Amino acid sequence: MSEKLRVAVLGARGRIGSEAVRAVEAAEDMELVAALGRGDALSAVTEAGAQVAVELTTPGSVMENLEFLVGHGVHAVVGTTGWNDERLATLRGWLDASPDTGVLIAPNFSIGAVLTMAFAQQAARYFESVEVVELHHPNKADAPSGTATRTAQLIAAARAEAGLAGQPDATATALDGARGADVDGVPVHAVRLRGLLAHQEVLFGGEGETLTVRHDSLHHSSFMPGILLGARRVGSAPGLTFGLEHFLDLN
Ligand SMILES: NC(=O)C1=CN([C@@H]2O[C@H](COP(=O)(O)OP(=O)(O)OC[C@H]3O[C@@H](n4cnc5c(N)ncnc54)[C@H](OP(=O)(O)O)[C@@H]3O)[C@@H](O)[C@H]2O)C=CC1
Ligand SMILES: O=C(O)C1=N[C@H](C(=O)O)C[C@H](O)C1
Repeated sequence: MSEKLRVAVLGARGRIGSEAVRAVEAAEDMELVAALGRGDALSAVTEAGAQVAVELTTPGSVMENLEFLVGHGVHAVVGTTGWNDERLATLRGWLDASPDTGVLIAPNFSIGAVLTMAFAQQAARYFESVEVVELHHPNKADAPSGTATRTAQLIAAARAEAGLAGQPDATATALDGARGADVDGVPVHAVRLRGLLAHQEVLFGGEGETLTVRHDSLHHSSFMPGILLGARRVGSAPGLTFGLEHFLDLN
């Protein structure tokens, strides 16, 4: 058997990080060589000879971690949220200086969520109205979710490409937040509810019909196949890959 892939997990004591630790340990082709929590020195990653790091921390920590990882030529699979154009440009700058290193940022690692985004992108051009509702556990720190933000961006791009105008909405007065957050013209609503994990509905409306695309992650295990796939593939994809769909054959 060929040598095992040496993998580190950052955020190893968190909700998804602890599940990722178990998934890497259980993968026959991988060896967990480092599991870091907040306050642990990043040098443990390189000292352990990690080839790939799985980054599942917080928006406040992810940039410092990636600067270190990319600077040391460690490939990274990133699930942490909080991405914007400025952060992506900074990351691309680090990758330009380390051209053999690969970083995968996946707004969502579950196959169902990736398909939801693809289906929504496909449907977007056919409907006058569209709104996104994401529903998560109440311990989630950010809103709207990274997945909902990405979904809305993809929908907005597809609408623009199809030449669709703004959405019909006669609202003249509204309480703050009542119409959700505006992501590139697509309203995004965030629900936080005990008992939930990670869920999303994309609602499309046209003359006399609606279409709803819904996905439910019922357990953190739903994200593990995507994380493991990312870890296996990222080393042969130098530079930045945004979205797990690029490592899947969806057509
Ligand atoms: N892409 C995807 O498919 C998914 C993405 N996520 C995203 O992953 C992130 C983590 O989510 P979740 O596990 O629920 O959050 P948690 O708060 O449960 O876990 C985050 C963990 O990271 C730790 N941490 C913070 N800073 C560092 C650091 N510098 N080095 C190492 N560890 C650190 C935290 O420690 P402490 O508690 O001490 O702060 C905590 O244990 C979020 O951004 C979430 O949106 C989640 C699920 C799926
Ligand atoms: O915090 C979470 O739990 C999740 N975060 C990601 C997001 O913000 O999209 C992915 C998934 O929704 C779970």
